Amino acid sequence: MKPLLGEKFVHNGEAVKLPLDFVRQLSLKVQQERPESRCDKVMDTFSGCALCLPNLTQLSCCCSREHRPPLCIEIKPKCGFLPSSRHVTKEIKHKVCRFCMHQHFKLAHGKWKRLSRYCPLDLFSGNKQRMSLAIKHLIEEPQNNFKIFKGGECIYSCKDDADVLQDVDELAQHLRPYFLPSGSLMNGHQSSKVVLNELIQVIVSALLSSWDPRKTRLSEGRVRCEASLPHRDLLRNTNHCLPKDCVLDKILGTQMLDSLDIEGLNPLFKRVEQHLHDFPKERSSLQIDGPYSQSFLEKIQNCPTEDDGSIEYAVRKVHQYRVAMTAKDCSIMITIATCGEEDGLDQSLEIQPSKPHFTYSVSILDLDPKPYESIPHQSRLDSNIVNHYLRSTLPNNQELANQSVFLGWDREGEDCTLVFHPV
Ligand SMILES: O=P(O)(O)O[C@@H]1[C@@H](OP(=O)(O)O)[C@H](OP(=O)(O)O)[C@H](O)[C@H](OP(=O)(O)O)[C@H]1OP(=O)(O)O
Ligand SMILES: Nc1ncnc2c1ncn2[C@@H]1O[C@H](COP(=O)(O)OP(=O)(O)OP(=O)(O)O)[C@@H](O)[C@H]1O
Repeated sequence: MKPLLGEKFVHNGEAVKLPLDFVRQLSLKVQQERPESRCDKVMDTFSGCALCLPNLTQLSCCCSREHRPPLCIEIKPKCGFLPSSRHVTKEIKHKVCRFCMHQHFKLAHGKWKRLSRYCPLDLFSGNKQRMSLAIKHLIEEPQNNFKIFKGGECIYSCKDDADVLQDVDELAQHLRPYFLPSGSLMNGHQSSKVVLNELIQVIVSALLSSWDPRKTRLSEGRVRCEASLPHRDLLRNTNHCLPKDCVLDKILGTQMLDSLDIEGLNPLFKRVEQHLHDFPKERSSLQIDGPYSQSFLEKIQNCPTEDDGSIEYAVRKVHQYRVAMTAKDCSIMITIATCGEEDGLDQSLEIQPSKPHFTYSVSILDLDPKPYESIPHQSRLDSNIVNHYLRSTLPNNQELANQSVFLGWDREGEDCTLVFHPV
């Protein structure tokens, strides 16, 4: 992922050996702490290996003279574009982004109690107003997309009890020393607003920071999500660009390796499946389960645009899709600390000249390879999400009505009621 996402954002980590007994005890401890919805996840307790990473909630060279603990903002941005693939069969996928559709599905299946108004297309838009709104919506309803750490301690995230709303005033209290001068008389609601606004500006600046003066122009058809309504004015007459090589640009570019959409990928996956059935020994030479080496990277980077019917083409597209999935599920860690002007830092964010400077680092984490075997699940999930969205938000929906007289919903996570629609 490092050549795709950028040297500066990805940490190699170090593979370390751990005693099996230690891993078993750790696994038991972690399991007790998991929220209910994540209890199906298990730690690998047999390999005896782990990846040792720097603690990204801390800055490696924290030069703060004021001894304020560093702040770290974690964002799981999810997929930042609308598919333009000709293989997409449901028009709605060209209009409403996957995250916004998925929200309705998650609500219906009890993953969350409230809809998030966050839209990844706003965050990835490069437009500061849209980005600010996206972050405001993340603060409002963090779900598993937003966390804040202070001095390594998580001070803001989705509450265990999903019924409880987040306490933004409490968050503002934590942030006040970073964003309001110590003698400020402002208090109450007004100061919370100011402080959160400053935080949002810092996050936007960090997400857009790049040493490269060039811009990546975003294709118009891919940056507007109809579910994210308040921005019609913001969309008008706006060119959508991201600074080249900023963290969002790198993540979006990697996500867009999924050029066919799961609907276009499915037949290619089946081609690979058939081939592996006929020639099982080729699994290793085709690098279905890695290794994720230079030759794997080359397969991803040099993939022909047209399908020549070959197994090589199909495998390359499957590899690209899996890498894109990793980029659609990764998290960004923005770690910031205050510092005086005299500290002479490499990367310092200037929000307003009168305000303290911040030094910061931006990293990307959770880059596990997504298994080849998860592709059929992705395909079912995609159609469940879209069908659910059409059913729940658009009554008497024409798109569903046009499809068939009845629809039998997929059994995985969906009910199996036969729904009759007028033709
Ligand atoms: O499919 P999605 O979009 O729901 O993403 C899954 C995530 O759900 P989210 O939508 O972010 O709440 C899901 O997040 P949670 O564990 O629910 O917080 C996982 O990250 C999952 O990855 P993996 O299967 O554990 O490797 C993610 O699955 P992959 O699709 O990335 O395999
Ligand atoms: N290097 C790091 N520094 C600081 N915090 C980290 C680091 N790595 C992970 N975290 C924190 O731990 C959380 C879980 O990490 P990650 O998503 O990589 O685990 P996971 O493999 O998905 O866990 P699971 O076993 O539940 O699947 C992250 O969301 C982040 O808050």
